[in-house]
Amino acid sequence: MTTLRPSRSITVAIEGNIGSGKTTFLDHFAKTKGIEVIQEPVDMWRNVRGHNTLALMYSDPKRWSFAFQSYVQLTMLDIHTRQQKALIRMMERSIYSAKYCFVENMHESGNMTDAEYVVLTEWFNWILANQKVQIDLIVYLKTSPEVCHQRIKQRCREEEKAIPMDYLQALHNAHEDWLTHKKFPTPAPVLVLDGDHKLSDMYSVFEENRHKILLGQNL
Ligand SMILES: Cc1cc2cn([C@H]3C[C@H](O)[C@@H](CO)O3)c(=O)nc2[nH]1
Repeated sequence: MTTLRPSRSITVAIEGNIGSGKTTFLDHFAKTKGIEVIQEPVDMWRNVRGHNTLALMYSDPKRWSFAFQSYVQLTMLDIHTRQQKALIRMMERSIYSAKYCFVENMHESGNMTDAEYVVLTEWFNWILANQKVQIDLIVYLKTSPEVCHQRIKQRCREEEKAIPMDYLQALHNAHEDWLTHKKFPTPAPVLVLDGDHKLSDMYSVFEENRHKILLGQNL
C-alpha cells in the first residue's frame, strides 16, 4: 500500500457525541506510523489538584458547568499549543467543540448563566486571536443518540452512568448545528463518517476514508 503522507504537518480533530466511536477511531489510527494520537485529557478533568471536576459537573451542572468548561478550555488549549511530534496529529475533540457544542449546550439548557457564558466567550475569542490553534481537517463521527446511549451503557464510565437520552440528543443537535448547519465557523473542511455501524464494522469505514484523513483534506 502506498504510504499516504501529507505535504506538511497536519492536525485532524475527531469530533462527535459521547459514545460516537472516537476512541475506536483513534485506537485504529494509532497503529499507523507517523501519526501522533492525543486523547481527551479526561484524567486531568477528573483530578484537578484532587478535585474531580467532571463528576462535579455531572452531579450539579448548574453549579459546576462553568468551572468545568473553563478548565476544559485550558486543557484543550494546552494540547493545541504543544509541539507536534509527528507529521499527522489526531486529537480527540478540540477547543472548537468545547465552545460550539458543550458550552453552547450548557448555556442553552440553563446550566450556565449569561455572565458565565460571556466570560468563557471572551477567553475563547482572546485565545483564537492570540494563539496558534491549527486544525486542517475535522472528522465528524455522526452517530445517532440511540446508538451512543447503547455504547455508553456498555462501557459504563463511572461519571457517565446516568447520562440521560435527552442530553445525548441535545449534544447531537449541537454537533449538527455546528458541523452540518454551520451555525458557527468550522476551522477546517469537515469529513462526515457514519458512526451508526457496529464498532467492528467501523474499521472498514475508517479504511475507506484513510486517504482523505491522512492527506488532511476532504478530497
Ligand atoms: C472539548 C470538550 C470535551 C468534553 C467532554 N465532556 C464530557 C463528555 C463525556 O462525559 C466526558 C468525556 O468526553 O466529558 C464535556 O462535558 N465537555 C467537553 N468539552
